[in-house]
Amino acid sequence: MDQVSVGYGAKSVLAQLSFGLAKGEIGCLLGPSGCGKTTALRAIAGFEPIRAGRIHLNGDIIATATAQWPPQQRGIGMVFQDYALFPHLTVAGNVGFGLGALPRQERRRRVAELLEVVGLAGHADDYTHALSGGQQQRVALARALAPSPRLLLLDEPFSNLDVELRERLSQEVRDILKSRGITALLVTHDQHEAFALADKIGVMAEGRLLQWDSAYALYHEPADRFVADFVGEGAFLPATVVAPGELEFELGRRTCQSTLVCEPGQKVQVLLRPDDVLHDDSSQRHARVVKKAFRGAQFLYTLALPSGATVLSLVPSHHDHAIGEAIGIRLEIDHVIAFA
Ligand SMILES: Nc1ncnc2c1ncn2[C@@H]1O[C@H](COP(=O)(O)OP(=O)(O)OP(=O)(O)O)[C@@H](O)[C@H]1O
Repeated sequence: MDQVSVGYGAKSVLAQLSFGLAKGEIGCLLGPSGCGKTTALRAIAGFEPIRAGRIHLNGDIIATATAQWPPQQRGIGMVFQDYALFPHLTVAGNVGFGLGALPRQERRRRVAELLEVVGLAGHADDYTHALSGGQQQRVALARALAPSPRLLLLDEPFSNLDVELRERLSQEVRDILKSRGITALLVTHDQHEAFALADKIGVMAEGRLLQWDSAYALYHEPADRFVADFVGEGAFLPATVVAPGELEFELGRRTCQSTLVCEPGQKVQVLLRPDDVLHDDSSQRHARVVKKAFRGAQFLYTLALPSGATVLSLVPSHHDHAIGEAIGIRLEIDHVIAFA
């Protein structure tokens, strides 16, 4: 995607979106409802004209503001949130739907192979309404993969499934795509899904791509305050620049890792993730528990510092402290990220 803009009527929905996927890579557009994720997928698939920029696929320019390849020529497969299966066809009929050009034997072989890949080998003759949501989505995936697409697009593919199945299926789908070297782009507003599936994630807000990066970098090195807030949990503490690249805040003094230009005396906000703040009984620094959420192996504590500012801390759940109790804490971080 090279500086792609899309709009509806007078409204601009995507502004100069640029990102790329290498062959076999899985990307994800992540962002709140209405930010333009689906519109980006529709533009790539060829259902929405673009107003500026270019879309490249395997060396072809498939869309510009003046020339667009029709969807059926792009060689792009799609998987939708609502599965969109054909109810009057069996599982095998659905998967083989786009393979009409192949000889019958070859089509049969390919359908059987794909059903094996998605774990539905015994269901070829079932009608899709008799399948669970997770199984229906596997049929949709097999159908999209059948014509060997150059790119697979997945629009919130797991959002109709319960949380546990969603996590398992995202991992399974990643394994299937990786084993076949399929290049894919997913859209979701669920960061856990994005983390489980994607190599590269783009965080979007109001039609703009704020950062295109690995999950690790989005979490530890967010380029933008919105990205820092949207991805993972955390708290911001006021800080003062005390020397070039040196910040002082209520929990200590650290070097600043961000690209933010830090002039001495400048007031900034430091991002602290829950895993940056450790519970340590031997620490002289104390904070009061104001909220706690049980997460199984851990508690997520919200802790008030003496100033009243709060930070989050992930603590192994055998450290069960009461609300109001003061506990020792220590910062486990060498560099901090700061925002103006
Ligand atoms: N056909 C349309 N005509 C006019 N406006 C539209 C049309 N489709 C989408 N929009 C608007 O474009 C913006 C982006 O919509 P889009 O569906 O791409 O967002 P999204 O990030 O996929 O949201 P969600 O997560 O809720 O699906 C929204 O403000 C939406 O109202």
